Amino acid sequence: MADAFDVVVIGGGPAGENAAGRTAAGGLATALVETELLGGECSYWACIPSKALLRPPEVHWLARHSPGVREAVKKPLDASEVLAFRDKMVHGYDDKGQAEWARHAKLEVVRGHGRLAGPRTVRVTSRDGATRELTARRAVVLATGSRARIPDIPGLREAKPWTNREGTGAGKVPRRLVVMGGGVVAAELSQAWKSLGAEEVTLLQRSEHILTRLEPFAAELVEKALRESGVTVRTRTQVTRVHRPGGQGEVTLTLDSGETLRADEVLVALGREVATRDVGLETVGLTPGKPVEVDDLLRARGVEGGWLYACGDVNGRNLLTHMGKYQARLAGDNILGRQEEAWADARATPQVIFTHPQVGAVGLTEAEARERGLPVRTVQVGLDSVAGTSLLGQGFEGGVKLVVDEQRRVLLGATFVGPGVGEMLHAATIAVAGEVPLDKLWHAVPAFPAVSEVWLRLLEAYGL
Ligand SMILES: Cc1cc2nc3c(=O)[nH]c(=O)nc-3n(C[C@H](O)[C@H](O)[C@H](O)COP(=O)(O)OP(=O)(O)OC[C@H]3O[C@@H](n4cnc5c(N)ncnc54)[C@H](O)[C@@H]3O)c2cc1C
Ligand SMILES: NC(=O)c1ccc[n+]([C@@H]2O[C@H](COP(=O)([O-])OP(=O)(O)OC[C@H]3O[C@@H](n4cnc5c(N)ncnc54)[C@H](O)[C@@H]3O)[C@@H](O)[C@H]2O)c1
Repeated sequence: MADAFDVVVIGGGPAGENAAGRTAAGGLATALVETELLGGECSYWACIPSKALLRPPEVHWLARHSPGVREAVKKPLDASEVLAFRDKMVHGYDDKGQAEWARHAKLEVVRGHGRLAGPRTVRVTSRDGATRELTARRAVVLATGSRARIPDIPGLREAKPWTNREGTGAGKVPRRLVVMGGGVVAAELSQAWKSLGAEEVTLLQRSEHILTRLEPFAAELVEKALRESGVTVRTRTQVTRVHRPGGQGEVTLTLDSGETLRADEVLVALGREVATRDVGLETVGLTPGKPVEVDDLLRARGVEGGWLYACGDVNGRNLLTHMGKYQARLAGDNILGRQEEAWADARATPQVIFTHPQVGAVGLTEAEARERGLPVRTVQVGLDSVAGTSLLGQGFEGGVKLVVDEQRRVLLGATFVGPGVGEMLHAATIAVAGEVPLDKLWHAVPAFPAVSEVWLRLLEAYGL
């Protein structure tokens, strides 16, 4: 016999946990189905461990730019301590803490692989093969996330490449690492492993620049910083073949130029594929293997009755933890009977790239705003325009660009590059999401001598 709940959530990553937490807090009987670890990719193999690997090198880099401190920190980083810190931050890959949270949140955690088995029905297969059927009176939320995409390059799969799992979880620093890709994972992890002592790190990107979704000035500054930290960045380069007999030992990569590269490990950072191949989408008329397309209320399109929701990476809208959690809160609210649209996905999404220097970006880039036919004006200033930057450290490069809707005189987007700018981003997110008029921002006075005085320089450059 089926166990009945009000809501069944499949996938206990950040999105699933937040959707389930929200509906349970609203008084609905909620089951959360998880096949691996509560907390998902983000907690164990993505956001948290990657930032744990990047923070000590960032502090070391900041110290090396600070007179007096520079002289005191001449030694290289202690990689084994950093790896131990990473292990601590992922709780030794144990989800006891999250299970405790779920208990307090009054969720029923069901361990096993969940699959839709028709409308409002989820079949869970546990590790020992036992199955349990759950029905949902109100809604099913699909939050199964994503995994690394490994393209069909001859020999790549057989070479047993690192994905984000080994790329964030490896127990020792490889001597020679090749990173395939030029997105955020590639930028962050190539810098992390180089800073931790890898002798050779080579990043291979097929397009002309890395980080193609950012404002070009931001991508250029990160690319320059990667090169300065010793990463070999090769753009307009594709891998055509990979050779690693038995999937261990030295890896040989053939490039489209015909040249070969040798490495001890190869990390695939070529984007994600949504985890929808084996979740029973076909039983409700959707196509397996594709993102579950949703409307702004987070309801799956093409499913009658509006009972199926999808949030987080699985819907392909914004592959970021905080946006998955945002969608999850709204999906929860909508299941509880509110009608809250997830409009920030399309126009106010923030992202921080935790390289050194950091990039913080929110909203639309100039190119995206122009593509949408908006009346765009931009202003850009260097971080060296404010006293706070030189107090923070010496020789920092960075800058900020604002994208303004010239008709409405509100911000459409902002991009910051520089040390610690991630913590400055939220002011811009408030201005973009709140559509704060520039004339009002003029009265939001930044404190002196903080780096955020750059807001004043930007508004002056705009003509206020
Ligand atoms: C290296 C790396 C670094 C990143 N860093 C950041 C960052 O700093 N900031 C940021 O915002 N984003 C970052 N991201 C992106 C972020 O990890 C994802 O956006 C986020 O994890 C998505 O959350 P989710 O809940 O949708 O999916 P996931 O975290 O993928 O969780 C999905 C969960 O569902 C479970 N599951 C899957 N299928 C089933 C099933 N059939 N039955 C039961 N359970 C199932 C999985 O086991 C998993 O626990 C990073 C990604 C990578 C790869
Ligand atoms: N700090 C953060 O917020 C953070 C950190 C890491 C990851 N993430 C998120 O996780 C997601 C995955 O990151 P990612 O870096 O894997 O993906 P991505 O989509 O950001 O970048 C993938 C890169 O690989 C290139 N590529 C794809 N296929 C290729 C091929 N066959 N040959 C050569 N190049 C190819 C693409 O041009 C692109 O530059 C992203 O959406 C990202 O926003 C966020």
